[in-house]
Amino acid sequence: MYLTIEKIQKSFVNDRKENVKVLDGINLNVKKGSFVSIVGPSGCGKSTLLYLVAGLDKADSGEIRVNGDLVTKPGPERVVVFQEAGLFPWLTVLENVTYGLNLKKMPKEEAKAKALDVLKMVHLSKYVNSYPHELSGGMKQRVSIARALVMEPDILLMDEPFSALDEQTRMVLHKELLDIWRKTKVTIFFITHNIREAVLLSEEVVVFATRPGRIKEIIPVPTMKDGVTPDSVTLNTEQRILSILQEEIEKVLKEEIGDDYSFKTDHLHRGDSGDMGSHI
Ligand SMILES: Nc1ncnc2c1ncn2[C@@H]1O[C@H](COP(=O)(O)OP(=O)(O)OP(=O)(O)O)[C@@H](O)[C@H]1O
Repeated sequence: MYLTIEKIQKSFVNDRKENVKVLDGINLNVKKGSFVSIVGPSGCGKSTLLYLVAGLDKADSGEIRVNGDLVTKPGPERVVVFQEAGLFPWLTVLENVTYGLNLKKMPKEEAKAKALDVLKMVHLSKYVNSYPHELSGGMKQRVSIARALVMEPDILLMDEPFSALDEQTRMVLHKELLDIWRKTKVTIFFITHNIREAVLLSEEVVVFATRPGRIKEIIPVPTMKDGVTPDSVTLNTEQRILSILQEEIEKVLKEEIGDDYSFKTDHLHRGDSGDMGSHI
């Protein structure tokens, strides 16, 4: 296994100074080159797990290894793409993408050539000299993906990268991300609120339970030999994930709404876009 997550426990201290267990015994193996999505109710610890894999935070106990090496801090082989593109507004697209390579002291011409290559991959060749404020949300997120890819990571950690985008842009970026994944063979660890997005993009969907966060089930996404998955198969997989999540969503609603809680999640339907809104 390439990315191994073993017996991870993580707690935080909340506003009332109470210790709250967020992740409770997470075990997960991710194969090199695979595309794995994590879905689960809001607050179940998805981002916390991603930050631990990124080395941006430390677990209370347990181990995360990449290719056998213990993760103790951020590293260039694990790059994060966040929901907000987070570009430097005073730098051009090209300068934003070469920024990390300059920090690594890569010769300027080599850095520029690499950046132009990845900008081509994300279809931004025409915008290399533009500034972030001149770009749409989808284009900014493409720059952010290019900025990650230029570091040639082994693992791309994506924390709801498309959730702030409109549906059409999101669909285009889905296709582009799949093309990039196939071309670069990078391992993708993808967090989303959108069940359909998880099913359309990934090979496996890890469904989290909440309070504390733990893995409830891992659902393999069926792929057809010709690469074209019929809508009925996608819908069935979505439905299966939704039914696993129902109990968890209900738990969150009960806690949030308290005594006023009176409806059941069989009234919950995913939207046409597959998004379950703020509860997952
Ligand atoms: N630095 C922190 N200090 C205290 N509590 C934190 C911290 N980071 C996260 N938490 C808490 O841990 C829990 C899990 O948060 P996390 O962001 O990992 O959940 P999530 O599943 O990604 O949620 P969402 O889907 O809403 O983004 C939440 O209750 C959150 O408030």
